Amino acid sequence: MAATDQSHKPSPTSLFQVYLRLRPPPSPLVQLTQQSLYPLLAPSERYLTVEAPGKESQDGMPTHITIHPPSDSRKRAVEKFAFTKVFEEQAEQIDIFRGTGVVPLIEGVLGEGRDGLLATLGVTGSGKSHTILGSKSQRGLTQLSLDLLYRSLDTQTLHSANHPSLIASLNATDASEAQIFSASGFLDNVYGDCLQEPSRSRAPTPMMVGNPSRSSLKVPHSSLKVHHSTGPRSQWSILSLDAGTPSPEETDSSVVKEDKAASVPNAEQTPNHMSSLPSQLSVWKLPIPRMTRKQAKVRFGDNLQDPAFTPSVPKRKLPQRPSALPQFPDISDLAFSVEPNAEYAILVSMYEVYNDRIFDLLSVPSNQKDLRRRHLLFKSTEASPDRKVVAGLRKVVCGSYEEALIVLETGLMERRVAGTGSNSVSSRSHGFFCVEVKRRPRGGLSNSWTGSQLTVVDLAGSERARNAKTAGATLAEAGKINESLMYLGQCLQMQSDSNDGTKPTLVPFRQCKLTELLFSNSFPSSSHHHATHTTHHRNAQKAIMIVTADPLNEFNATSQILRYSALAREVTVPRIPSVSIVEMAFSEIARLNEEVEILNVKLTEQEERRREAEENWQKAEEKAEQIEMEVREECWGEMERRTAEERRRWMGAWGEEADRNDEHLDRKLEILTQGIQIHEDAIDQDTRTTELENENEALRRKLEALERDLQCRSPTKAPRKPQLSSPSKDYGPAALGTALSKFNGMSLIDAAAYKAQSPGKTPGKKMRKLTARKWDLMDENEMDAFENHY
Ligand SMILES: Nc1ncnc2c1ncn2[C@@H]1O[C@H](COP(=O)(O)OP(=O)(O)OP(=O)(O)O)[C@@H](O)[C@H]1O
Repeated sequence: MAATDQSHKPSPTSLFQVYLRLRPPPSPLVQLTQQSLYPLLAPSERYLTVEAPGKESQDGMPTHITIHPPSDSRKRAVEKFAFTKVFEEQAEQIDIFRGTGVVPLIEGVLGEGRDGLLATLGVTGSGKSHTILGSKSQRGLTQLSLDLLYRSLDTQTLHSANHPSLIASLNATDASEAQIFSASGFLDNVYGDCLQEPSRSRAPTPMMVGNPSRSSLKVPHSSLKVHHSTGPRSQWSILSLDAGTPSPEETDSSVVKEDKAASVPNAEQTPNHMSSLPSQLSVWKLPIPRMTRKQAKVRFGDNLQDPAFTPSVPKRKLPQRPSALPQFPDISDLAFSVEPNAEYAILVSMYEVYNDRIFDLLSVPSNQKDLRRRHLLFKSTEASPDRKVVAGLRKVVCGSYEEALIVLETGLMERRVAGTGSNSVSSRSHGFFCVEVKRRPRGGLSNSWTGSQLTVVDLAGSERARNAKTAGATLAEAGKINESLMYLGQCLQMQSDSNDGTKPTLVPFRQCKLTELLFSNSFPSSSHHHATHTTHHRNAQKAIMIVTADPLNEFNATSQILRYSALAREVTVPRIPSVSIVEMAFSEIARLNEEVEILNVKLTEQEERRREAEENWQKAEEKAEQIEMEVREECWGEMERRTAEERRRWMGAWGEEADRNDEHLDRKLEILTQGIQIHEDAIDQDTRTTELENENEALRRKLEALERDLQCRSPTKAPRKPQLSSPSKDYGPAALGTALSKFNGMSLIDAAAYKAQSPGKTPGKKMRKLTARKWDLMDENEMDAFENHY
């Protein structure tokens, strides 16, 4: 025999106390009706036996179990596992509550200021939710813990209705950037529509307590019971109609039908303990007086940004009323005494870890269709630099057990559950339910809060894809669940390894969100408060793990969970010295095979999606091409139309321009013609002048010849004075002067006309030129004669 570890008592370094709870087989009726979930196994197939209590056992409770691999299994090793205690199939909820360390855990939260963590771990369908949340007839550890807390605090619990500044005061000291609501504010916010305005609601509220005239349900007074009232300013109380289904005379039947319908949670989301119709009608107390803006600010905190803000009231189905929820087991004999000079506030918050992300379960989507939720961060905040918290959660101040229960039910309706081949209502996320107990001196400073927290965790179950018959998103969820549980297993394994004291505890808890949330507060820390300059020492949390197992469930999955969660393990049938390694290798191979299976399914899905995307892409491309062609054609047509228009416009303009040019040219030609005329006239004058000069010259020569001739004929005759011009003939200076003056007069007239036609030209120059030419034509004598003559 090779024993890996004989000790099973938690060492002082143990992070968890680990309890094992075996679930009973389903009743014959359930087995018959749900054979897919509970295949009937022969008694010989039971592979798990509980060892008789040994010397070391507490309360005479067993602490060891042995598992024998089924005959068809490849594994032959018989393994023995040790736990803090083992609860067998017949154990009731109350046994678990009293027998595990839950009660001391609550005592630590109330008295020592030590955080407590209670979690369940097991294969899907092994009874985790049953243990933590209870069933139709039995309360779970969560409800029992809440009951014990409120019983112990009793009248020292503060109600936000009686202390208007409570929310603001809690807000001021909250380190997690939370949105803190009063219970009534939160419930108005979530169910307001169902509660306030029956006429607008699909399911009319059966009775309006504050306004009987609007009620459509007649209820005899005797049948009403007030279950809870939060004082004179209360806006909430819960009434129940204990008369069962009202008689037709008393009830508007349509209203009853509607109310029942409204009470039935969504089948997919219904936790098993809420799956049946309520046998009684619930009536939620109304009316809710209109709030002043100040009151609303206190109640809704930072959500109140719009001045016209009225709480958004998406239509929500009412959860079961607290009085319709199970009241058993009874723990009225249990209560802790608390500090008498302190007053307490209890804040409830809920979140789930889904696909390794944290989602607030109390943050109801404002739009029912908008199911996308914002995930939250687990981080250190300004007010909590050395300790991580889930930042931005909604927290509800619950003044009573009933209020806390309604909030719990509301959060559970948000949690992801789905029907799988292994469990008809299987949790698809790890659910966290947190109860913060805040304490301050009675009548002391309003912001001097201290406190600790109880966290109850309902882990999602590990499952084999083959057994669970899941596909698509549910299969992917299973992959994430198994992965996070594998990391949790590694952390727990480290704990069991370190129990023998040979190895230091080094827990690799930062591998995923789940282990971070479970383990990061397992170690003591000191936080320094900047505002007060004080250092607050925080104790390490106390943690309890309840492992649930179904001895008739699949061997591999169950043995794997037991293997890593047990405080100690013995292998009793070694085949080879390294058998445990081989075993682990086999189980690892099995796990990897499973992952491969999951990945194959995912791959097929992705391929299918890619194919669809490609087809869509192809279609989109074709469509785009067609649109492009249409646009091109349209543009082309438009361009042609515009070009033609432009051409027309241009041709018109061109024609006009050509006309203008023609006209201009015509005018120029006209001017030119006139200029030529003048020029021609000028030429005629010149010619005439030349002719006259020639003629004058000829005459002069003729005269000279005649004079010579005369002198030769009578030499006694005194020579006659040369005559410049013959009086008979008008070739003398007088005639020339007349001709010139004529010519000048003509030139002046023409110059004036020319000036009128071409204003830029000066006729003076021409005249001077012409004058100069006249002078040029005369010799000195003629010039003298000309001057004497004038
Ligand atoms: N101890 C028990 N006594 C009676 N019924 C039980 C017990 N444990 C579990 N059951 C029943 O077995 C069924 C499955 O249990 P439960 O939903 O608690 O499993 P689970 O481990 O939470 O599964 P999952 O991980 O899929 O959420 C439920 O109908 C529950 O009532």
